[in-house]
Amino acid sequence: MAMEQQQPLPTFLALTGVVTLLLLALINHLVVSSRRRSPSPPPLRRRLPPSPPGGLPVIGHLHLLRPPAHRTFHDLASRLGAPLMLIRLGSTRCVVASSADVAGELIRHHDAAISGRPVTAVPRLFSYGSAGFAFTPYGARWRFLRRLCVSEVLCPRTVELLRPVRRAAMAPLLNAVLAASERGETVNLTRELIRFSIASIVRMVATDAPASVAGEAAEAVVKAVTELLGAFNVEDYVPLCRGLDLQGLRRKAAGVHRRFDALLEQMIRHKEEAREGGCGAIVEHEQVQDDKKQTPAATRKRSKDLLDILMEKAEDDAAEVKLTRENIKAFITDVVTAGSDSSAATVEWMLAELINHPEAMDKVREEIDTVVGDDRIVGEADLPRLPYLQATFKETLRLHPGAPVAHRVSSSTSEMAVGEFTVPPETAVFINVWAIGRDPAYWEDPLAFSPERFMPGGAAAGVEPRGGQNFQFMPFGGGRRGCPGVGLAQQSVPAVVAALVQCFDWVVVDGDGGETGLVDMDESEVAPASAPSHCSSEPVPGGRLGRVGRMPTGLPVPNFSPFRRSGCMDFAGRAGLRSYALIETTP
Ligand code: HEM
Repeated sequence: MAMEQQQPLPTFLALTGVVTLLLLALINHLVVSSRRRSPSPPPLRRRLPPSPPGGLPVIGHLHLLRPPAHRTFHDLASRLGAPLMLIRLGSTRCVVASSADVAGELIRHHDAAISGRPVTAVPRLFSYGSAGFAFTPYGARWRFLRRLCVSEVLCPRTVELLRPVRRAAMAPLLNAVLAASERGETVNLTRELIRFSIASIVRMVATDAPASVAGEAAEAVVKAVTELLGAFNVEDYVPLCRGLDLQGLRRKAAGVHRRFDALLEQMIRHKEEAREGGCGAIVEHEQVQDDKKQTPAATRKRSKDLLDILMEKAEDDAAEVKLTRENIKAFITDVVTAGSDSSAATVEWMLAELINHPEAMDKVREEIDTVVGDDRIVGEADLPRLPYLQATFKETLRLHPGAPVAHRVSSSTSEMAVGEFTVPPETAVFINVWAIGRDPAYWEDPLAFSPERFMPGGAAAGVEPRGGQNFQFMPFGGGRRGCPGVGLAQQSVPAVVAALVQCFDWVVVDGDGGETGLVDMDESEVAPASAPSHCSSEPVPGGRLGRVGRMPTGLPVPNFSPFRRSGCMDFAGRAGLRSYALIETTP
């Protein structure tokens, strides 16, 4: 009986074991198949960057934007406390990076993915359908043109060889200021600097072009092109408006493009004729350098200009990409438009900061006087011996980057992880270079103008200007699409400021001619009402520094003049320079 009663136990145990095994197998199957159905969640759950409140259907956050865009972006991001912010401009999803950390992460980890540029109606027209490289999608053709730009067209050797061309272009600028001072009139420095900047770069493109091509006509049309490229076109963002040309920008662009194209054609044809006729002996790079040592006069021979380099490339059958006429024209358009206004603006800001900081102005003058003296006008060759001037240049770029917002487009088809956030595919990326330079996490007393921080031993002395490993200072952007004109700008901008400081004393006057002493550094009439304290500039009474950065290319467009200069005050002790300026600048 007992035996009979004990017999079911093993059967029961066996059954229990089988059931348990079956259950375990079932659970395992369910877990595995559920894993197969939904991929495992990322180790850290990322979310979309925060968005400012107030987004509306159709227009998104467009109604919140006021020029200048970098200030509005900064204001919105500060209110959200978000170094990465998601906004919608019409139907375009955008992220705005406002801190060095986030910009650094974007460029370090996602550079290829965010190396696109928006190619909208007006830029497409001026770039001959993306035949250049500034408004060309990231890809093989862009890479070829970019390499050509960095390794030949704007390489340090070409920049150095064309130094005399830039020096000659400075003469009309100094003459204009001198003439105004002798008449006792003020000078509109904004206008003169843009004129100079365009003339200088157009001359670098075609050193031998006749005045009818490279003179005032070129200045006017380049200015018009730059303005159109910098204009905010609502139809690029709001599909409902597409094709309507509500602002008349496309119509205007078509006219300006015709004029600009005619000018480029003239420039190229003139060059073709010169090359066919064997005129305009070109001094090869190496030859110039050798000649420099032996016969200075030889350097007067025409050296290869940017158009020579491009045309040679177009004739090169072995080139990886055969350059077309459109490529050449678009290339010139890129270089001329991207390089002129940004440089002119930087000269203007730098001089304005020096005027407002007489102790810095004195130091720059003293340095120039010590290194150059009174017998000639300071030039680019003197720069290595002018460290305080160079520190002033960097400090100016930190506070007033000539292109305050770098505009990229993400071509990534998958999400990008940036810090704790995820950026959806195909999103426009704005890097707020202006806000990064004023980030209190990186800069002590960020609003103070203090070139000392960039002097050897100063707090920011080791900051890499191109963004290399360090993104706390990136006035030239960074990564694959960083500015290819950085070397040229580092030469030309400080040299022009140095000459303006060496040759003239500057006085700021208001509209009625009264001296105010200081330049108003408020950059627009639309100062954000709630700018966070570390970014609000204290407006000072006086001549306004007017510069409205228009949405969305990041290329600032000049608005109105900062300087109303009274006659060159107090030339005592500087008369030598003054007459030197006259001698040198006489054509
Ligand atoms: C102080 C003067 C200048 C400043 C502050 C400046 C700044 C910038 C910035 C922030 C960008 C966007 C970079 C990015 O997206 O990461 C850029 C692009 C560019 N810059 Fe400059 N730039 C200056 C002068 C020049 C000059 C002198 C030239 C040529 C002569 C030039 C040619 C260009 C071009 C062609 C691009 C577009 C590059 C591309 O898309 O691949 N820039 N610049």
